Amino acid sequence: MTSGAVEGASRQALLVWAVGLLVYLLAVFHRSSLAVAGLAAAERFHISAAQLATFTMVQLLVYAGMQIPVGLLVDRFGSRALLLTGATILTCAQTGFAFADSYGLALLARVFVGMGDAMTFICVLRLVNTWFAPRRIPVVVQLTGVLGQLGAIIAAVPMTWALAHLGWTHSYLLAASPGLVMVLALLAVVHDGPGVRTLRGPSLALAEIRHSLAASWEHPGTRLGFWMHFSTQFSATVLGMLWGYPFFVKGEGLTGSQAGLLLTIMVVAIMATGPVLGWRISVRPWQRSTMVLVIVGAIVASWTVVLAWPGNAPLPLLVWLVVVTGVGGPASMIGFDLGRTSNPPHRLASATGIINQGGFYASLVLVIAIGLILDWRTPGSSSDYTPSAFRWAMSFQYVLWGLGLVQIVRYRVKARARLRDEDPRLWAELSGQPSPGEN
Ligand SMILES: N[C@@H](Cc1c[nH]cn1)C(=O)NCC(=O)O
Repeated sequence: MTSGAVEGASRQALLVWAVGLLVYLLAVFHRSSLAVAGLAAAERFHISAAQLATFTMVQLLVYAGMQIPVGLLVDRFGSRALLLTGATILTCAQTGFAFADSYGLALLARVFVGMGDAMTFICVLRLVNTWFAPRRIPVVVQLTGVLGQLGAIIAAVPMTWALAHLGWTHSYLLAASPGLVMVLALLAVVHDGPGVRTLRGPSLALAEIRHSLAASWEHPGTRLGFWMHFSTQFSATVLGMLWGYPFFVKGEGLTGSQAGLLLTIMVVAIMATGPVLGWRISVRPWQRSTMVLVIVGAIVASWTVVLAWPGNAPLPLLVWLVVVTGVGGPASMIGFDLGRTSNPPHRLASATGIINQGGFYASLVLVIAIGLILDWRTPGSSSDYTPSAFRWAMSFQYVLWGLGLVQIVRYRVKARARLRDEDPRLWAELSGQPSPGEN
């Protein structure tokens, strides 16, 4: 338990968490606010589909690249300062996006959206770890992840309405405006810990940064968390952020509204399973990696049936696919629990930053690979992709799953051996085996 963590969830802890959660929800909203604006963006900036996809790639790249710097900054300056900075950057970036009248300016605004977004999630996890008792942390972390995804749903419906009725500038200005309220709420409510408004960590000398990062990365538990995050969430992220809609429409012959419904079902599956997984890992921490292996196995098996299906896969099978793929989102959060139990509190945010890169780098690689493979498998310069081209493109996921699964198995062995060496009693208690030396 972190010093000062409260036993049980006090009213203040819940209030701090609620504000942090709303800021994260707002970040997910901004992150996803382009998903329904593709046509409007193409018209406003006179851009091609590839240039449109660049918005998503840039955002993912900046988000992932910022994770380690942000993790270090949170350990140094605390969650409150970074959340305030993140919410301010997001608000300014969306305002800039509202007024952007060229592709270059719009791209620059998306860079800052990625930057502000990157400052949110790690801070909220850090607040959860400081304000809640350890036995509650896995469930509150899962709730944070799943409730935050509501931002993606909120982005879809009101943004579609706003773009149709208010036009580009007013829609994005409207989207930016809740940021001002959140900045005020953060100032009024969020304290870094019980009884401390701002918590400062040790200063950031280069040698210490290197040491702290090396210590986090060297721990097999952190690497296990990284590869868990890497393997579980990319499929759902890439379907939700970019390629899901075209895959279901052009690759599986569905109508636009059926494809939209499938993506909504995926978010519902994410939201329904998160708390269950959070509860499960809090009572069975030893089985965290087993749960991830089973979930990734189920995702691989479901994709294999869909991709091997002769012709278009039947709708119930596609519903099954999005449900199982969606479970990968909350399953990725198990990686953060490995980071928490493998690192001391002063390194927690940087370990979380390392782990949180996994799924987003995997998603970025997949977004790019799918685009390249679709172009390679489609004759001429047309973007009229065929079901066969989609089958090739989606099969790239096996490369990422293969790599991720091998690494999970490797680091699970190493992490268990490390615990056995460092804390034989805890190892015996968790694994149900006799302590080394006992017979
Ligand atoms: N795995 C996601 C969050 C999530 C939880 N349930 C479904 N998705 C994650 O890593 N989040 C980080 C972020 O910034 O969103």
